[in-house]
Amino acid sequence: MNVLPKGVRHVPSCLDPAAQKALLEDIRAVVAEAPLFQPVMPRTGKPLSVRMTNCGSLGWVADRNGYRYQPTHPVTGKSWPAMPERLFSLWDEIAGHDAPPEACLVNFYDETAKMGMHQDKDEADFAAPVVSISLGDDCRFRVGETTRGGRTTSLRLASGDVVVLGGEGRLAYHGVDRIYPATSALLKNGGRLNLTLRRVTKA
Ligand SMILES: O=C(O)CCC(=O)C(=O)O
Ligand SMILES: [Fe+2]
Repeated sequence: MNVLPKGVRHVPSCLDPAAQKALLEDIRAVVAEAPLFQPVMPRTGKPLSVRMTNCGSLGWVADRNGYRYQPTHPVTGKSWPAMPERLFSLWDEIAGHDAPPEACLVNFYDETAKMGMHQDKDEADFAAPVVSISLGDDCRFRVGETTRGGRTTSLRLASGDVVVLGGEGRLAYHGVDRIYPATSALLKNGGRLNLTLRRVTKA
């Protein structure tokens, strides 16, 4: 059994298959309105390997000018689609935090995509946890301490799993080492979706 850093919680099979399907339908509608875009590293312009979009009042974007939250899609210029009700409900069940999430970042990983170790720290309020939901293919998720280069633990996340980074774990370094292709039939063409619910402003 892996020992997770303090404040990091893994809830396996938090969403049953029917709930995963329903959530996927919600996310399909989000993507239809707010297409996945290609984020790039600030300054270098190097593309990240994931593609992303958002729903909620604010969305996280990465472009040559930096990382930030903004109310509109960087390509269409339109407001992000509303956050689906079932994500507010999930937050209420899991987060243990009164104020509702403002942003849901949707990351899509194809079988070659990964995400380097980082902290989620573009939010003004670290009192609220980050709630992360996995749909589709399994991945190897790595989580460490709140300083770079500390001890890390890896865990395999499957479709329907939820990870919460809260309290002392709110600023834990984390990343996605790899996707395990064809481990889920939820997404017709394979790959993995990750949804991260975040409170951005101070309540
Ligand atoms: O895909 C994941 O499980 C993590 C995503 C993540 O860390 C992020 O978007 O900040
Ligand atoms: Fe993150």
